[in-house]
Amino acid sequence: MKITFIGGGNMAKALIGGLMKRGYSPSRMHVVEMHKDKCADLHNEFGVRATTELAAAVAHGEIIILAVKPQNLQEVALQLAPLLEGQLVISIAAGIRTQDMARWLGTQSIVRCMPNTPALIRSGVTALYAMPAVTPEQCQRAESVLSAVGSTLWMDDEEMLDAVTAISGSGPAYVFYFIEAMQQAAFELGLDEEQSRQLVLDTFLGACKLAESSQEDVAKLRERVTSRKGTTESALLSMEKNQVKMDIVAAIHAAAVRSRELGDELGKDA
Ligand SMILES: NC(=O)C1=CN([C@@H]2O[C@H](COP(=O)(O)OP(=O)(O)OC[C@H]3O[C@@H](n4cnc5c(N)ncnc54)[C@H](O)[C@@H]3O)[C@@H](O)[C@H]2O)C=CC1
Ligand SMILES: O=C(O)[C@@H]1CCC=N1
Repeated sequence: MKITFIGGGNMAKALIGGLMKRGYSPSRMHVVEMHKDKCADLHNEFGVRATTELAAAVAHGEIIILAVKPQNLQEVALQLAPLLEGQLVISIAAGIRTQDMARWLGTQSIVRCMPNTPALIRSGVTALYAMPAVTPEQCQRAESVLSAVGSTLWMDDEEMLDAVTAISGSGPAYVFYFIEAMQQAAFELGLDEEQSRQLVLDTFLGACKLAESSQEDVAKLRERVTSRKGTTESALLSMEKNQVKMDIVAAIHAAAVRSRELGDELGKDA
């Protein structure tokens, strides 16, 4: 399958890198990127053909992946519309609804999905939604691209993609934020950088593997770490006092609200 990415930024790079680790040849992937210096970087890093010219790259692609910021999507879609010849369009943009993209693109062959950056190491997770006009064969093609870089799940209700964006699309940033906090604490407690990195990352990896392999609720796993009057209890009491969990939940709601807002603001015709 030949894939053309429009937009060669962070997420396109994560997908290209992940696809290549899966064995996709760079010759099957073209990128349209508006900045010439980024085109050169993409070519040097991945060996893909990267160009500022839309037409030839679109003609090459059997699947077109829209990987520009939501704010640039309408403009790109309007330029793309006359160049499409029946290709499946996959959008990874946060917030922008398929019905708006269909109006701009003049096609209903659209899958909207939400991947995340661990796609780069084929450990991503992507939720997908297909417009009703998308054929089962096209759904299968979309899934085969995204499942090459991690796990996938289909959504029947497009609105759920706002929730997905807040959970797994933005999610790696929350995890990195927590890792940053633990590394800062480790440093303040006298551990050196290398020791902090190993202790914090292995703790995350170990806890996630344990949660994944266990049939039990994570709350039970947490309780098992927490000895009465012990060290964990002190930390968790401090977090509860500071409403850390409530703040995290509120923050994720804010992300979902922002996803819906992006759809409302940017879905209108300019
Ligand atoms: N970064 C992430 O973790 C995730 C991002 N997304 C979505 O992916 C999309 C891209 O996000 P990022 O890669 O983070 O942004 P980015 O800013 O790193 O990349 C976007 C790229 O598009 C290029 N661009 C803008 N207008 C263009 C045009 N007319 N023609 C060609 N190239 C153009 C920009 O120069 C830039 O390199 C967004 O819509 C975002 O919502 C989805 C999941 C996760
Ligand atoms: O922050 C954003 O808007 C994008 C969507 C999900 C992750 N990054």
